Amino acid sequence: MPTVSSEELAAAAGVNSAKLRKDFSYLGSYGTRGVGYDVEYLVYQISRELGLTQDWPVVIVGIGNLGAALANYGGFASRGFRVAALIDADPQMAGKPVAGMPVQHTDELERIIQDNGVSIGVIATPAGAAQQVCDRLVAAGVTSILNFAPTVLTVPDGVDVRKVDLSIELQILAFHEQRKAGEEAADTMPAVAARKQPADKGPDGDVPAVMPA
Ligand SMILES: NC(=O)c1ccc[n+]([C@@H]2O[C@H](COP(=O)([O-])OP(=O)(O)OC[C@H]3O[C@@H](n4cnc5c(N)ncnc54)[C@H](O)[C@@H]3O)[C@@H](O)[C@H]2O)c1
Repeated sequence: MPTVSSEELAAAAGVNSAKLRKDFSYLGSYGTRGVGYDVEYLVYQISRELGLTQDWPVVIVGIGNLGAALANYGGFASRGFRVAALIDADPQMAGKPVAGMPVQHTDELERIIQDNGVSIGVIATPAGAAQQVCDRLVAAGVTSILNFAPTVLTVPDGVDVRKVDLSIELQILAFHEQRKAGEEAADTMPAVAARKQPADKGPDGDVPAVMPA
């Protein structure tokens, strides 16, 4: 039986081992002194708490470049997310196989959601169609939306929306790049370097507390 100690896990996660043991105790997981945690059982307990021990049928709406790439991504199944249907408004796409599944027309959306008991919908349509798709998904019973379209969705209470925007991630990296370049320039200019105060850093020592406008 492979085991792992709280010290090993704490070192790997970069946290304090006493805190880690306390957190695990909330899962009902208590290691054995001198032995540690049974790895397989711990993985099960964490998965159960994260809702990953059950199968989640997911629909993807908008099977263009992004929707097809998501449909082809093998990583969902291993985390318990089963792509139940691929849906697109383009009649030319209906019946065409993508990732081994026939694309279904949006006319079928409500039936597909109900037949498969789908509670999670992924939106990969153009921005202009996203709210209408979202409304239909919600009316059909979907209560969680993963939105890739660059638009803010309005949903009723009880519906969760997560937005994925890779350009924001790139903007964050660009911001850090710009700061790094600024710091390098300052290091090569003694007068600027002398003016550089530790207060340049935000409270977390990483980014300034207030982003430059
Ligand atoms: N969040 C990110 O980081 C990120 C990255 C890339 C693309 N995107 C966004 O993802 C979306 C899709 O991008 P893409 O490159 O795959 O576009 P695409 O044009 O290749 O595909 C869009 C698909 O949506 C379908 N569609 C249009 N209206 C629809 C409707 N009402 N119902 C169902 N299907 C509909 C179209 O027929 C098409 O197949 C765009 O909004 C794009 O801006 C986001």
